[in-house]
Amino acid sequence: MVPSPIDHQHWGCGTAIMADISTRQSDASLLIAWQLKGRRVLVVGGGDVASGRINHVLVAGAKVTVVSPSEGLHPLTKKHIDASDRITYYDRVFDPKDLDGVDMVLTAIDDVDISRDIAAKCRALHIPVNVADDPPCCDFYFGSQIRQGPLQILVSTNGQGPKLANIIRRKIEESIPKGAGEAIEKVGLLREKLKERAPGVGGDVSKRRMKWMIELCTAWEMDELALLNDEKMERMLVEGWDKNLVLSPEELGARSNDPA
Ligand SMILES: C[C@@]1(CC(=O)O)C2=NC(=C\c3[nH]c(c(CCC(=O)O)c3CC(=O)O)Cc3[nH]c(c(CC(=O)O)c3CCC(=O)O)/C=C3\N/C(=C\2)[C@@H](CCC(=O)O)[C@]3(C)CC(=O)O)/[C@H]1CCC(=O)O
Ligand SMILES: NC(=O)c1ccc[n+]([C@@H]2O[C@H](COP(=O)([O-])OP(=O)(O)OC[C@H]3O[C@@H](n4cnc5c(N)ncnc54)[C@H](O)[C@@H]3O)[C@@H](O)[C@H]2O)c1
Repeated sequence: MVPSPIDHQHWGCGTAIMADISTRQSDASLLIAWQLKGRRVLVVGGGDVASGRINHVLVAGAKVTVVSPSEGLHPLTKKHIDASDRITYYDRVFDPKDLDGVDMVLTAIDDVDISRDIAAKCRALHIPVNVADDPPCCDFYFGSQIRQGPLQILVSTNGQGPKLANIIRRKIEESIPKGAGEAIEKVGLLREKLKERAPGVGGDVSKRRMKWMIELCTAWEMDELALLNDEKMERMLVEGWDKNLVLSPEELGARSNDPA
């Protein structure tokens, strides 16, 4: 058994620090992972920037409407339109009716006045909007992104230095532990299995689940977690969870240099 390196319940510990930061930095952005699955996103424009935006919202499961004259379509935008059944494409300029029933609007057009007019209409309708390169017209900014499986990292300089966001993102990318994306996937699966085995929300069962998961994630290296498979997870639950233990990677044959 791995002794617990964590002797205290530490969630909530940061509250005092966070309150202090929030009073000092009231112009910071709210950092959240917005759930867009099945939501309707309107992209106005079809150039290089629009193609990147389309990619980001498709990855997040959105239903996308692209409005842009075909003569200005970037090859990557065209490729997205041809390849995805979640894109509806209109070969024309923006029309205010395009905003009907939309959950989010992204504009990436080469006309500042029209962009600003679209942003004003979105605000009147309470639709969150991003106007590429026009911070005062943005309800949210894009950032420099890393995706490795379920791992998502977004570097934002809050509009101050987008190229620096790009440079910092590359440095972070180099420092991500080997197998992190896969480790997170495996931990996600194990957490699902654990919730099936010990169901319930809140109360003692939640506390016990959380404590066990924290001990496990702390005791195992990322590349060891990445080696978890169904059989090892089952043993982890039967020989570990059921007996109130966290098995070590050695006990489960999941050291980094062990065969999977
Ligand atoms: C991160 C990234 C994500 C993405 O767009 O996907 C992104 N810009 C990227 C690159 C980039 N953008 C610009 C340069 C040229 C160098 C320079 O000017 O510094 C480069 C570098 C390059 O091209 O290499 C020009 C620029 N961008 C904005 C302005 C307007 C202004 O500052 O007033 C101007 C000046 C226009 C002008 O001078 O006329 C504004 C925004 N750009 C943002 C995001 C939002 C804030 C993000 C943040 O900083 O936290 C925000 C506020 C709104 C938004 O667009 O959402 C992406 C890197 C992705 C990656 O590769 O990793
Ligand atoms: N945030 C960033 O990283 C970043 C980087 C470069 C450029 N930009 C900005 O993003 C904007 C778009 O850049 P781009 O390189 O993709 O431009 P682009 O000129 O390649 O593309 C503009 C697109 O908008 C379409 N368009 C123009 N008017 C329209 C209208 N009324 N309705 C619908 N579609 C319309 C054009 O047909 C074209 O497809 C520019 O304002 C640029 O300054 C942002």
